[in-house]
Amino acid sequence: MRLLLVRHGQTPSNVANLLDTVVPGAGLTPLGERQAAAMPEALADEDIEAVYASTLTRARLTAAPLAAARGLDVIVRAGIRELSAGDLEMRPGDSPEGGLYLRTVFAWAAGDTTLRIPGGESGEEALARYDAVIAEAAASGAGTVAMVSHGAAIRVWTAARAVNVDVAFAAARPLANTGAVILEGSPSDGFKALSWAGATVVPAGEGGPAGEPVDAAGRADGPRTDEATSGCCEAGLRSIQDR
Ligand SMILES: O=C(O)[C@@H](CO)OP(=O)(O)O
Repeated sequence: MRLLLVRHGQTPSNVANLLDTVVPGAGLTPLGERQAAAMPEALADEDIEAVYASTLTRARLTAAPLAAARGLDVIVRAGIRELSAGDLEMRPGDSPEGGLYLRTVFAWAAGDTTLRIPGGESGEEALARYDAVIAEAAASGAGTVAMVSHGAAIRVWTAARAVNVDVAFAAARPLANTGAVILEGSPSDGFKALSWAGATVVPAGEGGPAGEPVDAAGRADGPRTDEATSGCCEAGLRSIQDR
């Protein structure tokens, strides 16, 4: 299966840099609407057979134009919603609470899956629900599947499951609104990332809290280079291929 994990379009909470993870969540800004509308053209070369979205409004709105263009219904699944911020909900991404959120979720990708966001979910729970939707899509027999999901969820799941993406790589590389991570593989054979943010739709928006590099004090912090902080795609792709 070729798997396109796409972050939703820009929201007011992204602009305000807030941890917004509860359903239904924010809608799209005018820029986010344009990003969603640009998805069919941006992914024109992809032979997409199924379009999934999380239960959050911003993901459903972003998936709708792509699904409509392909004559598909959006398959809505809670399992690919954003990683729950729990008691940290709607806190600024650049606050201590935002740092705790990022350190915790990237620690999950590093294997500390029993850690729990205060008032939220554990890594075991979050990865299991995401895995279940991926498994459903793989079992459907679809060759190429697009899933509109969320910044932290996509980065953490990819770091945890793709054989060629480690935690430092994912933690150091924000995913802009409608940026995509493209993978191939299966639940039984494993997944390999083919590109990271190489399919960002223009105009790209600003990253939200999960799009920021983790705190330098965090154990999951990766090398912070110019290309990493600017979200440059080419160096990121080279790093994937080199592993
Ligand atoms: O802002 C973000 O980066 C995260 C957390 O709020 O979520 P989303 O990708 O859904 O915007």
